[in-house]
Amino acid sequence: MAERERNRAAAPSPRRDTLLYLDGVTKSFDGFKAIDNLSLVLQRGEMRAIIGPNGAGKTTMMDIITGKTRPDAGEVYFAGETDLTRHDEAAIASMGIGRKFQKPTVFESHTVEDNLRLALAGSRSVFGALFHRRTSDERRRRDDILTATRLTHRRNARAADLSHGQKQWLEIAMLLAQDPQLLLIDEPVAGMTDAETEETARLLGEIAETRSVVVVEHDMHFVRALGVKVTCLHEGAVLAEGPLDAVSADPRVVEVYLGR
Ligand SMILES: Nc1ncnc2c1ncn2[C@@H]1O[C@H](COP(=O)(O)OP(=O)(O)OP(=O)(O)O)[C@@H](O)[C@H]1O
Repeated sequence: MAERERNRAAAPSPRRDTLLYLDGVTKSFDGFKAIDNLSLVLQRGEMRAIIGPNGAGKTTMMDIITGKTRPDAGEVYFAGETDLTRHDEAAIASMGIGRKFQKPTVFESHTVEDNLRLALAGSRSVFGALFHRRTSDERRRRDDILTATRLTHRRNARAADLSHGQKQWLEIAMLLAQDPQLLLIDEPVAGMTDAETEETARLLGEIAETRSVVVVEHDMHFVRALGVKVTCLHEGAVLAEGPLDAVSADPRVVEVYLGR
């Protein structure tokens, strides 16, 4: 082992076993601190819900993790060792960080299955590279993803004919095609029916059995159904963090967010 490697292995590092590690992250736009000394740690296999008022910095935080925005200061590490501030968006996506924006961006005139086929073909995952030509494996992978996202019975439907909720699930399916280790999901249940919202909580819970998930959401019924640790952001920093009951009982959270 090279000396440098040995030193690194010996050095106790709080971030070594984490999947995502943000510490002291700051980002200003024209002198305004959108992110202000933000620290957030996600363990491998964890799902985390992020809440907070408009302008709290949730989107900017996701932009920093995915390489869309460079922080002015602070550490952003993936899987313990990879400094995300040194990589661009494409590199970060191919490392296994997938992002779903709020608005669905599926190909409306294509079927559900063709959308997924395109996503799998465009995927740079190891799986895709290894099994690209093996049709039976590809087919099985599509079947698995369609099952996971409750779309098996809609596989031949045009995306345009899906319900709003099903379009969101198709987006999640296309994200899964990239085989990400970490999924960042922005307001998945906005505009969904109550039944779709409940199903989305179950669906994400299942995904989080094998991957880590960060989900930004304002719908507190949904956040409760997720049953995971919650981080409330405010003015670019963590205001409160913990189980939903504790966070939602925090007077500061009530004042800036829930009480409104
Ligand atoms: N490119 C930019 N230029 C200037 N200001 C920006 C930029 N991006 C974000 N901001 C500002 O930074 C702050 C944080 O915005 P951000 O979108 O991250 O908040 P948010 O928590 O995602 O809000 P919402 O819940 O409304 O989506 C806001 O005051 C916003 O106006």
